[in-house]
Order: sequence, then C-alpha cells, then structure tokens
Amino acid sequence: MNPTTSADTASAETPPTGHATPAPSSTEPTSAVGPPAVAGSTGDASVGAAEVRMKASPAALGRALGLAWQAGRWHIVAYAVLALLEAAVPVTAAWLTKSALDVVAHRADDASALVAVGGALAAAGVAAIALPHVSRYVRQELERRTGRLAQDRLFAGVERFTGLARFEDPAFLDRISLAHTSGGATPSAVVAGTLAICRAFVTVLGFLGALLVVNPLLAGAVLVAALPALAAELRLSRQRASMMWRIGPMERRQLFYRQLLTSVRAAKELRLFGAGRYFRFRMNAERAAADSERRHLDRRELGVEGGLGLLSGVIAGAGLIWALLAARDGRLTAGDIALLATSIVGVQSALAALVNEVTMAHQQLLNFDHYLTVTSAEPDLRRPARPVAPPALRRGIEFRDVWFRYSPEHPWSLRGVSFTVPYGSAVALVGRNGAGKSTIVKLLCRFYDPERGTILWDGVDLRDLDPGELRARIGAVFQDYMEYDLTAAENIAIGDVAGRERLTASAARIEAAARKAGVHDAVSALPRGYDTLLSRMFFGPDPEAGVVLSGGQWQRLALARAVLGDGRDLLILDEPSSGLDAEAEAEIHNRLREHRAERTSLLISHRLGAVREADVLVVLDGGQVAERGSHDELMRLDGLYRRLFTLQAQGYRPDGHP
Ligand SMILES: Nc1ncnc2c1ncn2[C@@H]1O[C@H](COP(=O)(O)OP(=O)(O)OP(=O)(O)O)[C@@H](O)[C@H]1O
Repeated sequence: MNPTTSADTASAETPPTGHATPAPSSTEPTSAVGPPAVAGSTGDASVGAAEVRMKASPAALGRALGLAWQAGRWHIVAYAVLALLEAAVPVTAAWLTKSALDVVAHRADDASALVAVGGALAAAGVAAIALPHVSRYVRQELERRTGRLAQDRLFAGVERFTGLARFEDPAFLDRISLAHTSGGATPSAVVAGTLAICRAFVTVLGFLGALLVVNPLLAGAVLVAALPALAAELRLSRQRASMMWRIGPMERRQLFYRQLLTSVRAAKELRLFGAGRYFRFRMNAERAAADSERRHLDRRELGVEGGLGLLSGVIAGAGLIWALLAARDGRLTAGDIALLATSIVGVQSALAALVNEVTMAHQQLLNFDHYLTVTSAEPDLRRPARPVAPPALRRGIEFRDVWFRYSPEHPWSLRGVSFTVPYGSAVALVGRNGAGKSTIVKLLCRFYDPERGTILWDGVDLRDLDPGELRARIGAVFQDYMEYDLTAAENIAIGDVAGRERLTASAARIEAAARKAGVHDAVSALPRGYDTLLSRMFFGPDPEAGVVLSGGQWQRLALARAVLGDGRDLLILDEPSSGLDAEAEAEIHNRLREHRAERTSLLISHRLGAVREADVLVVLDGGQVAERGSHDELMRLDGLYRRLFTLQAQGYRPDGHP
C-alpha cells in the first residue's frame, strides 16, 4: 500500500479536535519510492566518507598558498627575502673561508686583504646567527595569522550545516578535528616548503658550483644521493597522513574517555559503580592501539632515514679521503679542502632541510584536504532556490504522512505521522520512551528533513523556508538543554541573538523572561544578580567567581531563554518540567499558560497531569499516531493514553487505586 494514501490527510484548516480518534495505521514506504541516499537529506555524502585521498592536489596547494597570502602577504614577502639571504650566507661563508685560507697560505703579508676577508667572514657570521631568528619570528607571525583566518573560515563552514545529521556522523567529526589542525598549519607550512625549495636551490646551486670546480664527479654523487631521500620521505609522509586518518576514531574515543573520567556529571556514577578503572582500561587500550600504528610508521621511518643517512656519510667520507690524497699530491690547496668539506656538508644539510620542509608541507597538504572538504561542502539540508520567509503563523502546522529515520541503517523513528497543531492551541505529544516525540520536535525545527511526507507551516512546506528564519519564529526548550558557562543574563539573552555577534536583549526584557520562567527571585539572590557567572563547576574559593545552580534552576533559565523572543509564533517545550519539583511545576505551568495564551505551543511531557489541559493530546506509539483528542475524549476511548494516565494517577493515590 502506498503510504501517501493510507494516512490521515486532515489539513491545518480542519484540525481533528472534535472527538478522539484512534489514528489509522500506516505501512512502510514501498521500495518503489526508495529511501534517499543519506538520512536527513545530507546533500553531500562524501563529507563524512571514511576514505581520504592520499594525493596532494595542485588545487589544494593553490588554495593553501592563497589562504596564506590573504592572511599576511607582507609577511610572506619578508619571509621570502630572509629565506634567500639565509640561503646565500653559507655559500658566501664557504668561499670566504677558502679565500681566507688561500690568503694566509700565499699572501700572508697583505694586511688589507686579511682584514677585508676577515671582516667579510665576521659579517657572514653575524648574518648566519641573526637571520634564522628574524625568519622564525616572521614565520610564527604568519602562522598565527593564517591560523586565525583558517579557523574563522572553518567554523563559518561548520555553521553552514544547519541540520544535525553531520554532527552525528563520526567520520565527519574526525574530519573537522583534522581540518582544524591542518587548516591553521598547512598554509604557512606550504609557504615554508615553497621557500625551502627556493632556499635549498640557491644553497645547493652555490655549493654544487664549488664542488664542480673541485671535482664534478663528487658533485654528481652528492646530488644523486639526495634524490632517493626526497622520494622516500614523500612516500613516508603519505603513509603518515593515512595513519593519522586511521587513528582518528581511536583519538576520538580516547578524548571521550578522558572527558568522562574528569567530568563532574559522570563522577557520581563512576564512583558509585566503581567504573573508573574500566574506562581507564578502555582509554589506555585505545591509546595503545593508536601508539602501535604510530610505532609501526616510526620504525619504517627509522629504517629509511637511517639507510639514507648512511649513504650520505659514505659519499662524504669517500669524497674527503679522495680530497686529502689529492692535496698530498699537490692537486688541491688547503682552501680547496676546506671548501670541499663545507660544500659536502652544506649540500647535504640544505637537501635534508629541503626534504624536511617539503615532506612536512606535503603531509600537511594531504590533511588540508579535510579543511577543503569541510569548508566547501554543500549545506546538509537542501536549500530552496528562492527561500520563502515564513509567514506569521495564522492557520497552524501540519504533519502530513511523515516518515523519518536517522539514517538508512536505522529503523524508522516516525512512520506515517499525521497531525495538526492549530494556530493558538496547545498540542501535547505523549507516549512511551522512544515513541518519537523528540524526533517530531527536531523535524519541526528542521534539524532534519522527513524522508517521506511533508511538514507544513501555514500551508508552506518547511523545505521551502529559510531554516534561520523559521527558527527565529520558534522558541524551544529541549530535553537536553544547554548550560552555558556565562552570566545569568547572558544565559537568557542568548535566546535572542540570531546570527548577531553581540547580545542585544535589554535588562528589562531579560528580567521579564526570567519572571515568566519563575527564576527571577533565584537569580536576584545570586552574589552579583544577573551578572553572576554561572558555572557547572567551582572556580576555587571565590564565591563570586562562579556559582553552581541546581538542575531545576538551570532548566528554568533554559525556559527563560525560550520565552525571551517576543515575536515567536510557536513555543516548544520538550519535558519542560522534568527537573522541577511538583510545586514549581504547577507554578511554571500556570505562568506558561498565560504566556502561551497568545501563541501556539507544542508540549511534551511524561507527567501526563502536566499536559492534560492541552487542547489536543497526540498519543504516539512506535513512531505512529495511536490516538488523539482531548484528555476527556482519550479517557473515554480506553486506549493507551487511559492506561498510561491511570498508571500514573495510581501512584498518587494512597490506596493505589485509580
Ligand atoms: N540521533 C539519533 N540517531 C539515531 N536514532 C535516534 C536518534 N535520536 C532518536 N533516535 C531513535 O528514534 C526513536 C525515537 O526517539 P525519540 O527521542 O524521538 O523518542 P521520544 O518519544 O522523545 O523518547 P523519550 O520519551 O525517551 O524522550 C528511538 O527509537 C530512538 O532510538
């Protein structure tokens, strides 16, 4: 059966409030319809894909250099000039040393020549000492600037994901973490790598010129020995990037265990169950597994780099023995020997530095792929070509045959759900754990898109609306509301910040919201009133440094945040009273009833007594609407609601009878 024909198709204009109705059952979408590739319609499945390209593309190189250029073009120019000067210094010093030795050997009585060559050598020495320091400072400043720019772009990219699906994808989270590291470091590493090539080119060319004069064969041998080193190091850096991707999940799990073992929330249970040792063991196991991968590669590097070092040593040693024998025969001067020795060391160290910088840049560039993927990924939720600004709610919201699962691997969380929230009314969603209540809220805020069916806001499909503007019309307290380590005023003012860089709510509005949520008295009694820093942990002995609130007080603050925005059409309260005592719950519901009077609201609560006065109760069971109607109608129906309500009511009667 096609699900679109089986479901309740009541529109927002004809809300089913007349009498209680057991909802019609729906069947799964047929295979002909076919699920989308990724749950929640994440447009670009490759963003979290588990594989990573192990080739640095020229485009990535261009983007990295472009980013560095934007962040600090004058720093790059200065760094380039310094790099070239640094490159020229050792070659100049080697020639000057040779000249000095030759002057001493053949023109020892020429004082002006001695002073000139000595002075030049001293200047080269000063340059050799000072240049690396200045160059390091410029590089560090360039790194800071590119790091800041890259971080801003990365998180602006992350903000473009308006849904939640990407944040539930572990591969995507690994990408963000690698993107954060590589995004900041790669551009300056690539600049350094590029300049290292130039620098090495100048140094090697200078020394090779010197070696060519002394012995062309030796010059060739030194050069050829460096090429396999470069190839081997590039291969190793590819393997290192691949290893880092493989150990990403292990690092993530380690972080989870580390946070768990130091979290104040987890501390109670961990101590009660004595579970600390268990989690420490798991954390260490993850670390051991990651270390084993690292060790494997370190050993390979040791073998390759040790072998190449041996080769360089053999070439250098052979060259020097030959030179000493040639000097004995009078074919070389003492200055030639000094020049040869410096040249061999100079070429080898210039090439080693080149290999080092280039492989580092190469490795960073491989990881830069993550940064590019995150910053250039398509938005996760389909954006309409011409998004419609959501109209002020006048008719209501309608769920029309909505099917949803969190991914194709997950079972259906909603199966053909249809119901309406008429304008100005309060609709309560009730049902057992896992029935799909919070999922409905998440779809209504458009954190995901339904796989089948539609959700209509005054007749307009949510998918045609701009998600930001839609959310500006909704005030919500989620089951897992946030506790911000900010002041009480800031905790409330965040409820009306919508894309701005500063909080703008006035003190009067903040206080009014706090009063509505019944938290004004508690906040006023804090050491600095609304300016008291609230924290989930103690900050030492200073009571004004941070105050710890109770769970119920935090929940009221979340409530104040939700009711702060005046222009909100819809108020969603997902378990708003779970952390409150019975008296507080009654008080909050009375206050909220006043607040809700002019607006539409969707309430979720397991305390059925708290929502029995809603205009309509929608009873969910296994992702389907099982019943709907007012409290009295549902009680008469004698179905699931009556059973749940009676069970709860029994708990409050001394005789245990309904
Ligand atoms: N992020 C998620 N990823 C995968 N499955 C999820 C996710 N969130 C919820 N589910 C599943 O969707 C189903 C409905 O969950 P939902 O949270 O909507 O239920 P609920 O009625 O709000 O439950 P409760 O009363 O316990 O809060 C459950 O089977 C749950 O396991």
